[in-house]
Amino acid sequence: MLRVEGLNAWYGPSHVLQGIDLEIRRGEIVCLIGRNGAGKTTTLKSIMGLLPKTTGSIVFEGQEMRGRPAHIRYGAGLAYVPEERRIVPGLTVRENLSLGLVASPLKSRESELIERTKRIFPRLAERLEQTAVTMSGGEQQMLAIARAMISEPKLIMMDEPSEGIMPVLVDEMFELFKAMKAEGQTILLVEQNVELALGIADRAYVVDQGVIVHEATGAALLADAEIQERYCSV
Ligand SMILES: Nc1ncnc2c1ncn2[C@@H]1O[C@H](COP(=O)(O)OP(=O)(O)OP(=O)(O)O)[C@@H](O)[C@H]1O
Repeated sequence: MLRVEGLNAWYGPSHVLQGIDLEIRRGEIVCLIGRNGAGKTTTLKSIMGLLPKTTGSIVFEGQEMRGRPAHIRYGAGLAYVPEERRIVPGLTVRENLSLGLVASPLKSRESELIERTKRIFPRLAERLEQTAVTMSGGEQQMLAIARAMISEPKLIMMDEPSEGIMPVLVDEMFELFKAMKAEGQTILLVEQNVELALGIADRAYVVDQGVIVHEATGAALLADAEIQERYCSV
């Protein structure tokens, strides 16, 4: 579904990604792990088209995306949930979900898509008319994910979704990712919560100083204390 080759990215003069290679197959959960500052967020932003300067190749569903604006990539089926959830606090859950369909060709299917969202995200189903700001951080994060999911992206990329969320909701969120996968959703996940992430990942890549230094199945990496110690300890 996605093949990234030789991806380089810069912030001004700072050369952050130095040749990232990775691949995601349909239906997989793939996890990117690595220390703070390794380049995980930059990788997601580069794939989504949010950085001004990148080189290399990002082929998604057979189409070269590099150099194309973010809205074209979105239209092709890429979605990105940033670490800072950008939900609209003063709107209800339902209104926030509707925002995910603004300018989407799927707008005419809104009620059907909201029903589907309610099935996948039961916690939101109970709160559709609640103002987003009155929900817990974890519920707001689920809303941000649901809003990205409502437009039926082929690949959803999530940056540290469990950050700052109470443990019971983190567990629920990881159950949610499994349910999304069971529905056929392909997921690229950046997570500091390495054990939980590797527990659900089909495969994982370790990023260090802007390059991929290791690739393995989630289970193999989970059992590899040495790699985890070397590249993931803070
Ligand atoms: N807007 C920016 N301007 C300049 N440098 C940046 C910017 N954003 C990130 N960087 C730098 O790019 C490098 C990679 O950052 P990135 O956010 O991709 O890392 P990360 O692996 O996602 O880490 P974290 O877990 O801390 O978010 C870091 O050295 C960081 O300081």
